[in-house]
Amino acid sequence: MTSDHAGHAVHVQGLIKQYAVHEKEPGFMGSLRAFVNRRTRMVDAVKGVSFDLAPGEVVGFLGPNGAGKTTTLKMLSGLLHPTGGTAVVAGHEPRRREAAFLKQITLVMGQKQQLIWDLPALDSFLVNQAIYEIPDDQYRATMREFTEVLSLDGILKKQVRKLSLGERMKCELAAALLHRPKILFLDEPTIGLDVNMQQAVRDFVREYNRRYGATVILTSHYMADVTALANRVLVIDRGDLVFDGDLRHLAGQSSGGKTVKLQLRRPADTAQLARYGTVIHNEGLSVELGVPRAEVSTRAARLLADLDVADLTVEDPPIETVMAELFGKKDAAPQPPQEVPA
Ligand SMILES: Nc1ncnc2c1ncn2[C@@H]1O[C@H](COP(=O)(O)OP(=O)(O)OP(=O)(O)O)[C@@H](O)[C@H]1O
Repeated sequence: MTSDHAGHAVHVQGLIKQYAVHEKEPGFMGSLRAFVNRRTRMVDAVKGVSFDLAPGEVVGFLGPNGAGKTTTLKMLSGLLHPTGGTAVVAGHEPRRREAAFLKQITLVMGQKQQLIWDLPALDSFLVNQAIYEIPDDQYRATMREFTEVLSLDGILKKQVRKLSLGERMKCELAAALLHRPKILFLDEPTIGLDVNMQQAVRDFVREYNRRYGATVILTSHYMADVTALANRVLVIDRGDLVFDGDLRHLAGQSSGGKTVKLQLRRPADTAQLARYGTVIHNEGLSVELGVPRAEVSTRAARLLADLDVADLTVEDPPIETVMAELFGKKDAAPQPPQEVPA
């Protein structure tokens, strides 16, 4: 493959995936009818998605269930052939699955395992060493590094089936990154893990990105993963890319307001505070008010003039709230802007 897209680790232009789904009515008669007269319906999983990633970028890939995230990642790693459009990853066309391409990428799926269940993880690592033709000295150096960063000591020689979910996920990650790929497709790498393990995975990905300048696309249902690792997010919904930009600007998509946090020098009563916004919290000297986006500067100025304010900060709503609003209520009637008495 040529390097037309040199400069981009990932180049995606108008990528499309349609699945053919065979429809069958339930029961024996349904099977018989489907056998004689097979009906096929096309599902538009990805509808013409375009984006570019620079080398070393870490990008969050978000969207509701069934939006097309896994399908996109599978096309970028060459497991699925696109129905249309272009994908160039590390200078290669993924669908060709060339050895030089496979050595530069990895796909980690939190819900699927690649380790051999009945053997210790170490054996799977050796298999990967052979597949990826990793020289012995590089293998040893990488193993030393991963053992330290992921605290793998003591678990590598245990049968994989006897590991806890978190231990197994750490081994999965190590196995998937043993060949030091430059491009990581991480599909729900922290799913089902407890908070400490989620943190360990996040730290590992961050460290790997820093050390090797790797490009990372990460999907996760845990927004903390995304906020900790990515500045840029791609949001896909029903196969369409609906947002590509700074994570902080995603909050700007929210029709809701901002949160004004105040630290007062003297307490104020809730009725008085309600003149400036919706009182979310008023305890002692700390206050939180919900304020319509367009009104933030005038309300903040009035608060500073009228009350004895030690500190005032303005925050976007948590990203979970924004996502829930973007997807959860998208079919609901739009909410009128929050009205607060002047
Ligand atoms: N093998 C398949 N055959 C038919 N339809 C499929 C297949 N795989 C996925 N789909 C459909 O394609 C759409 C996109 O699915 P995909 O798994 O890419 O979504 P996703 O964003 O990864 O969702 P989730 O967060 O639930 O994993 C969905 O409507 C799904 O039902």
